[in-house]
Amino acid sequence: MMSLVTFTRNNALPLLRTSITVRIQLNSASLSSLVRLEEKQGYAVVAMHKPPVNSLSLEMIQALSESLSELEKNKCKGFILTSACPGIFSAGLDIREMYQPTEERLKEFWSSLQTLWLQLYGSKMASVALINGHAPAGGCLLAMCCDSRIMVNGKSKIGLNETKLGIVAPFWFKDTFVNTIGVRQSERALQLGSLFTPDEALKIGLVDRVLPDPEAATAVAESELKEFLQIPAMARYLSKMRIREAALKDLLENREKDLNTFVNFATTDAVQKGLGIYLQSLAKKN
Ligand SMILES: CCCCC/C=C\C/C=C\CC/C=C/CC(=O)SCCNC(=O)CCNC(=O)[C@H](O)C(C)(C)COP(=O)(O)OP(=O)(O)OC[C@H]1O[C@@H](n2cnc3c(N)ncnc32)[C@H](O)[C@@H]1OP(=O)(O)O
Repeated sequence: MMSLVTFTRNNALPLLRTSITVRIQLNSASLSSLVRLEEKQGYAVVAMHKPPVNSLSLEMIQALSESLSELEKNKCKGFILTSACPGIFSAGLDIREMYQPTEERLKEFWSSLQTLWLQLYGSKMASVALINGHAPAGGCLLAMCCDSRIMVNGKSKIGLNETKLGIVAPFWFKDTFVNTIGVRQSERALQLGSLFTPDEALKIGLVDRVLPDPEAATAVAESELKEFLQIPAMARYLSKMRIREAALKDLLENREKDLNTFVNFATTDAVQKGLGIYLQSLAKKN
């Protein structure tokens, strides 16, 4: 059922030519709580809120996409992407979406993820990922799409760990990784499915700053975003595109092929068996 979700904002944001209320058309009533949009002085905060781990289900992916569209529509210049779930940035794609799926939903799921990546990686808005918890796989991908990454120190890890689940990072995950940390580090980390501590991530350039606590990280994320926002927007965006446009073009031109590859690969017996075992191992932990 379609529902109209209303985010109420205070009216103090000069860079957003916006009315007081932002209306977002979402697919289901449950989407309303998945992403929290907060208006700040000159930018927005986009906080994922899907307890316990911000897994990227179809609804979560669509809610993120809708939130970005809404910000773009309101001429927002920049945002901080973060999590409202303590200790977790995002656990990546919701594995249950890929395990024993219907073909129809699996296709919609993947196609929505493609859309979100194209939107986020190609965004005209400046963005900073405030990584306040674990960020494996799809969580790492979201962070890498931002222009800067600030991570809170602690036990959280970040990286593309797909091979540990018996799956393979799609070419556009790989391209994003290579554009962020370079070819050699990507080749090694992709094969090993490496998850990095904040300090290790800093060392290989997967994150830009590591801060001791969420408060310090928030302050740095804000000042980092403001630094990006001080650069003339068109020059900044076109410079970003110099690095990202080949990867974006590749997916744009091969969306259907990528969708079919994913569906065929994800539904093989071997992958389904591996995902089942992985889900069990997560459940056993508890
Ligand atoms: C032939 C060429 C092929 C070309 C390739 C083509 C296509 C590619 C095909 C496939 C690629 C698909 C890409 C996938 C990218 C991904 O994002 S996969 C997801 C990877 N994510 C993970 O591995 C993270 C798993 N989770 C954790 O490690 C931990 O949960 C955590 C994040 C570290 C948090 O730990 P914590 O102790 O706080 O929480 P719990 O572990 O107790 O979890 C709580 C609760 O949440 C459930 N859960 C956790 N993660 C997920 C998830 N990603 N999806 C769904 N559910 C998740 C967990 O099971 C618990 O549930 P409960 O027991 O019911 O409470």
